[in-house]
Amino acid sequence: MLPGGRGRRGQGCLWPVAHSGTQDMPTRTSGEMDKPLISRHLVDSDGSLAEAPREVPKVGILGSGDFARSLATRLVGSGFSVVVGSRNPKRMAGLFPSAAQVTLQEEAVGSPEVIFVAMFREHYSTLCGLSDQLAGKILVDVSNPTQQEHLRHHESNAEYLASLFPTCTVVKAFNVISAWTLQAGPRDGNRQVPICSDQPEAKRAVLELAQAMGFTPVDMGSLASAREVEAMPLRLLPGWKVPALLALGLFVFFYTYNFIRDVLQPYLQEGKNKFYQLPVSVVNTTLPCVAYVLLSLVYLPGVVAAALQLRRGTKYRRFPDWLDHWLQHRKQMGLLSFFCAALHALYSFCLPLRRSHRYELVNQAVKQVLTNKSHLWIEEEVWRMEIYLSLGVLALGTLSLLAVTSLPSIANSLNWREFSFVQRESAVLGWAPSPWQNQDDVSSLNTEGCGPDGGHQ
Ligand SMILES: NC(=O)C1=CN([C@@H]2O[C@H](COP(=O)(O)OP(=O)(O)OC[C@H]3O[C@@H](n4cnc5c(N)ncnc54)[C@H](OP(=O)(O)O)[C@@H]3O)[C@@H](O)[C@H]2O)C=CC1
Ligand SMILES: [Fe+3]
Repeated sequence: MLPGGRGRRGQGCLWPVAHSGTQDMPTRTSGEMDKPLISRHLVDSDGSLAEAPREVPKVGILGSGDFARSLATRLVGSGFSVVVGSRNPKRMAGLFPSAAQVTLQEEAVGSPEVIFVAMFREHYSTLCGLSDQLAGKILVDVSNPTQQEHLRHHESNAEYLASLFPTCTVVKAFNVISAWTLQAGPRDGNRQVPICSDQPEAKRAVLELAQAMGFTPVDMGSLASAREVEAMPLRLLPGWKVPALLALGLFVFFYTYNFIRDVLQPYLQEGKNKFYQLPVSVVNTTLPCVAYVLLSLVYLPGVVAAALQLRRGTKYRRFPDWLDHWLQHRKQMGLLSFFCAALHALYSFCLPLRRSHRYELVNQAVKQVLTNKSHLWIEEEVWRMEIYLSLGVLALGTLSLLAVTSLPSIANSLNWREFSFVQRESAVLGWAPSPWQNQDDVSSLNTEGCGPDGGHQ
């Protein structure tokens, strides 16, 4: 049972709160089985509220490195009693919170049911001498392999640990959380903790432990998923690779096109040297092209999906993989489109700051003087620029609204109707699906066979 929590092992507590261990748990009748255990200890026979006897749940940690220290700090802060097993407890004790007990490995593993192995894979075998004391305990593998180790070993670190300690239950968890996040608390950094194990009760114990520490546990199934869980921290922004490469490709294409059109052609045909435009002007002309194409690629798959459904005459069939992937990358493409549009706005602000611009203004003024023109004002040009700028600002504002509401923390605070209202009305694209929504929602749209416009309303 978590401190003050509601966890149960099968029909009993996972963590000892109101009684010590599962052995001396009171026997419960079948009727009592459905009631949460905690209520039995908080309500006296006469119905009055009683102070439940509290025993702080004990958690063990093997290893005294960075991760062990942060974990101990977090566990103590979450109300657990912590015992740390080190090869050199005297030297390491000062680095741990005073509430944590730092002792020798063999002494540390005696009482806790759940023991974190905060060590590297290559040192797991040094624990084999503790096999007897560890028998029947839950070992939590927190390790992260390096890229090379991940490729070298066919079995995950967690499976390797399980093979060394067949009498223990191994649970893979917390490897995606850095020591820093553990110490700072889950309000910063990632909250999700993927957890997997072959033993459902052991997994539940660690799920509840993660929850008590303020994290969001994610059940990843059996220990066979440990390899996938261990690969997670090795991936670099997986959902962004394709959209980023696409944006880069578009940028290179449009930059080359604008270079040929605005710089190379005037140079070859008229001998004008406009190469100074390469760093600012050509980039500024390129950015909105990329932004527009990316934005249209955000909305296009919705149209394609609708057309496909019309042709098939049903919405209860999976989309082809290429369309599914495209649909799932819409949010990233939309955000990259916003990024390019924002950069375009910034570059546009910088245009009048350039020295070349000042020279051009002065040159124009001189020409005016020479032709004896005192007042230059072309009404149509003035209006065109005013409207052009105003529409540009409005478009960027709308795009920002779409981008901001697509951020998970904001999107989660809106209900589906509010979210789709903001997305659709801002986009002014009528029935187009909400392309900025979370990837999970998009996949479920597809697998549930809902149309691009349906499913959530
Ligand atoms: N640091 C981080 O942010 C994260 C780390 N992890 C994982 O946590 C585990 C520990 O990482 P971290 O704390 O950073 O590593 P450290 O090098 O800081 O600590 C490793 C600890 O292992 C213990 N150990 C036990 N046996 C041996 C041995 N034979 N040789 C050397 N050390 C031994 C040592 O403790 P003692 O001397 O007291 O026995 C040592 O302090 C790793 O598997 C890592 O992948 C996972 C996520 C994030
Ligand atoms: Fe523009």
